[in-house]
Amino acid sequence: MARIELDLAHAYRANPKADEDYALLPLQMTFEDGGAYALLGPSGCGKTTMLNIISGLLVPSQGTVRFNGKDVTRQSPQQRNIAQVFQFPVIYDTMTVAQNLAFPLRNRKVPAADIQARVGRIAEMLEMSHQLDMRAAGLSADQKQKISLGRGLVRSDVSAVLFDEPLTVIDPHLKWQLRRKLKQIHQELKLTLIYVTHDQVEALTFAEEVVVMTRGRAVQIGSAEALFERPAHTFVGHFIGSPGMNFLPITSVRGGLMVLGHPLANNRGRALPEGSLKLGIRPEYLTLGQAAEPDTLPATVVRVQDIGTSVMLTCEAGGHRLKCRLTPETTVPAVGEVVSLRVLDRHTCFYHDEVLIT
Ligand SMILES: Nc1ncnc2c1ncn2[C@@H]1O[C@H](COP(=O)(O)OP(=O)(O)OP(=O)(O)O)[C@@H](O)[C@H]1O
Repeated sequence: MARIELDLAHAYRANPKADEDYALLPLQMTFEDGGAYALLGPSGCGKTTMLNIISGLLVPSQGTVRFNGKDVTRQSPQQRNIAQVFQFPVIYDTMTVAQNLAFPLRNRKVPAADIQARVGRIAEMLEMSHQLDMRAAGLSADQKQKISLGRGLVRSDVSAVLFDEPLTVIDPHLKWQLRRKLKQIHQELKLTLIYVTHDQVEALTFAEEVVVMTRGRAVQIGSAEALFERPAHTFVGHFIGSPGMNFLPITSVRGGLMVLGHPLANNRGRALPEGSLKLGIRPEYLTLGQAAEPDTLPATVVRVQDIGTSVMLTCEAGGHRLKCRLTPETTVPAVGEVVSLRVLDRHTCFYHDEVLIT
């Protein structure tokens, strides 16, 4: 296994000048040995580019890739000792499940007894023990992709296992099980795993650390909790959560804040620079105050949705929409009612130029 360090940038076109010319803007990043990481972001943000640079399928246009301190920038995936699992199954239809799982080990001339033990263990983890003697050709797309996952995980001597959206072809129910399974497998095998996805649930279930990417930039690397509680960039606030964080423009003045024309004195003792900032608060932390309560923002309820476990309010204030997930004990206001939103909570985050300041 390896500690992977990136200090690089990548542009597919020659002579890049503007930020838009880069698929990956200059970045420095370390994937610790034995960690489970997800690269998460919308289509085109640079996830696959980063994964291909780590695997050795792509040489970065600038900078270096190091495995355990050694420069591997120009080495192939084989030389780097990388295992990869792609979106679609890469298996041999004519072989049995066991032969498919054993293939990467046979290639490395692993002794037969060790192959049998390891294949048995991986099949058990993936709940495929009863299928070991079946031909792959007769299996469903889901089962074939499970074999691909197994082939990725079967070697214990790899630097890292890289997954590129591996659950795309999997049926939703099995997908849910496999995400958890992969997490358990990681805890047991302690391999370095890097997993590309655009699905936040998948990333947050599987990874210890999620790298959130947008437009060629890794804007935050953190645990599910950190991404939820303290988004380092407004993009992370928007992208993580369902729905995402609410944002409001504010002006910080000496002695308080102006929020959509309303002076709010209490910024909960946090030191803020003067000038134009943004306030961010998650729907889960936005609560309703009393009409006479100071430091609340008046807003009109425009939508009330019963979403099963809770009620989601959509409110409007000064042309901005805010979502508020009500706790079960809260009296639900009606559409058209004016409510008082406690936008300054201990969970409120403040941003300058889209970057978290406190
Ligand atoms: N071979 C290539 N040649 C030129 N541009 C490319 C190439 N591959 C990717 N790009 C561009 O680089 C940027 C990043 O693409 P990349 O595939 O890494 O993103 P992604 O986050 O993996 O997206 P997706 O989830 O859609 O695969 C995009 O603007 C894409 O159009």
